[in-house]
Amino acid sequence: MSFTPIIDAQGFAAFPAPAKLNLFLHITGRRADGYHLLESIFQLIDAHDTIWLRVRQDGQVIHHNPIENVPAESDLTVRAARLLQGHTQQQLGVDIRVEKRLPMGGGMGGGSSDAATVLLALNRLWSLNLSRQALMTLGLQLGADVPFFIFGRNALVEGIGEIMTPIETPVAHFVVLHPPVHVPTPAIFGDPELTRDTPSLKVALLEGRADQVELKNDLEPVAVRKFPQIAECIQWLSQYAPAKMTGSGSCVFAQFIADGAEKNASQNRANAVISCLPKEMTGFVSSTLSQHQLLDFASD
Ligand SMILES: C[C@@](CO)(OP(=O)(O)O)[C@H](O)COP(=O)(O)OP(=O)(O)OC[C@H]1O[C@@H](n2ccc(N)nc2=O)[C@H](O)[C@@H]1O
Ligand SMILES: Nc1ncnc2c1ncn2[C@@H]1O[C@H](COP(=O)(O)OP(=O)(O)O)[C@@H](O)[C@H]1O
Repeated sequence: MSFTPIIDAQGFAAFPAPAKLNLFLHITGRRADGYHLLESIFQLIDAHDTIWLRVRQDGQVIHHNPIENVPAESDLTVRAARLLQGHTQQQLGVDIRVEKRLPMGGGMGGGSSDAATVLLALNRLWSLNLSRQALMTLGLQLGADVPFFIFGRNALVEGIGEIMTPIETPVAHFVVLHPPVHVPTPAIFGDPELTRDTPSLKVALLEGRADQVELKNDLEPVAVRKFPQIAECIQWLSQYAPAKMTGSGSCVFAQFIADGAEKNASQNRANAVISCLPKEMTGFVSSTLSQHQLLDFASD
């Protein structure tokens, strides 16, 4: 069923921008331009920002509540709206409000997802009818993770984030911890000690042999060395379940897979873990999404 937004008293419509977790992230090589080739499972989760949009007749794109330290002009929501406007010579504009909940610079793709949601929602609100592929190509100009959110399904991701194969992932709950550090992505990718030659596991994964291979985050050893707070969170969470970093950090997570026989078991286990969280740590529980809520806002 198609997503129907809530509309507030000022006429803004609310659209979700879900986060992702990298269930693993391997660096398999490096391109001539220095960008790294990845292999990763991107998992959509129900933790989300909310993007409030209201169509304007005068063509302006106005951000009503810029995030601290992110000027409106560089906010990915504004950049996404302007990019789409320019690409389609659209005369309409949009008012934007961002209800930010996702940790920024957390490796959960919040900014990229905000941008993807603007592209998908405006595709509908401006009656553009652009294809998913066209929106993904535009989105890649804004960031490597944007195409994934427009793709809208859990996926095995390759290239620098633009090659996607949909993949079935188990229903699960996650405990996500947010260490109080901002990890600079370029410094992690540029570190001389980063492993850049992990062999491809694509065949094993697509044949359903994930349990026979080691799934890690190659960026984690570098990030942990630079930021001991990440190591502390991994160590604490590892008491309960295997814990891993997502993306280039800083957030870390543990996965609790739902057991068909025991309803609510994965949620109960995740809730039990988060209830033990020391007061100096920040974290939350989130669950898998099977697909993006706005999946049908672009045609295949
Ligand atoms: C590694 C991922 C996985 O999701 O991390 P998170 O951003 O989610 O943490 C992303 O692909 C990150 O994408 P994104 O955060 O958009 O990175 P960008 O701003 O495009 O790149 C920042 C810098 O990191 C390096 N970089 C980034 C991506 C990549 N595949 N290879 C790279 O070498 C480049 O030096 C680039 O200039
Ligand atoms: N709408 C937005 N939400 C979050 N970050 C944004 C946004 N627009 C621009 N940015 C910039 O993008 C950076 C990375 O954001 P984010 O997507 O939250 O992290 P990550 O890529 O680690 O998941 C932020 O530090 C911020 O400077």
